Amino acid sequence: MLGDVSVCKIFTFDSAHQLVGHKGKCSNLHGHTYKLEVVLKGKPSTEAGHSDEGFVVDFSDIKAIVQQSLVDRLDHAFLAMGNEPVLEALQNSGSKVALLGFRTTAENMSAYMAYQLKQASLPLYSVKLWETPTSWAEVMAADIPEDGPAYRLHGGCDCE
Ligand SMILES: Nc1nc2c(c(=O)[nH]1)N=C([C@H](O)[C@H](O)COP(=O)(O)OP(=O)(O)OP(=O)(O)O)CN2
Ligand SMILES: [Zn+2]
Repeated sequence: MLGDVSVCKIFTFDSAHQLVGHKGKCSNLHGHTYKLEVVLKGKPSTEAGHSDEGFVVDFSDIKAIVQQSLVDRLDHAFLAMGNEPVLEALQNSGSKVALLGFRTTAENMSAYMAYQLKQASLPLYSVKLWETPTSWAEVMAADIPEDGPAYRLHGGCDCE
């Protein structure tokens, strides 16, 4: 009998953000092509003749859930904590904004994403978010508190 197997689906999305108070260049409004690696872990289905036989989770189902719960709202959006001077102008101009409420570091973003996917009842193992080709943050599902990650929140957010 086969034991646990890890499967991974990779996504990319383009977003802008600004780290207010950063000591360096990231205090400027700037963008990234983020790469998101979603790793699930479980036993492949043994249901003979079923569409999912031999799958931990069908890659196409992972894609649909991650697209709908994360990528669609983050792609080509301004990822906002809520304290960015440019935020009001973007909102008033009808630009796409994802008001997350927390500082949009790779660490916080990956924790947020891992929590959202865990809530979606996926057998999540980890989320790795590449912010640049040389920088990533990773959160293990087992390390997410039941009531979600703790951030320093700013204002309201549209993240629920
Ligand atoms: N621990 C963290 N440090 C930094 C974050 C972060 O989210 N977590 N974010 C930034 C900036 O937003 C931006 O991502 C700059 O990252 P950096 O790796 O410094 O980008 P470079 O373009 O300079 O990458 P190189 O490959 O070194 O050219 C800053 N820090
Ligand atoms: Zn950045």
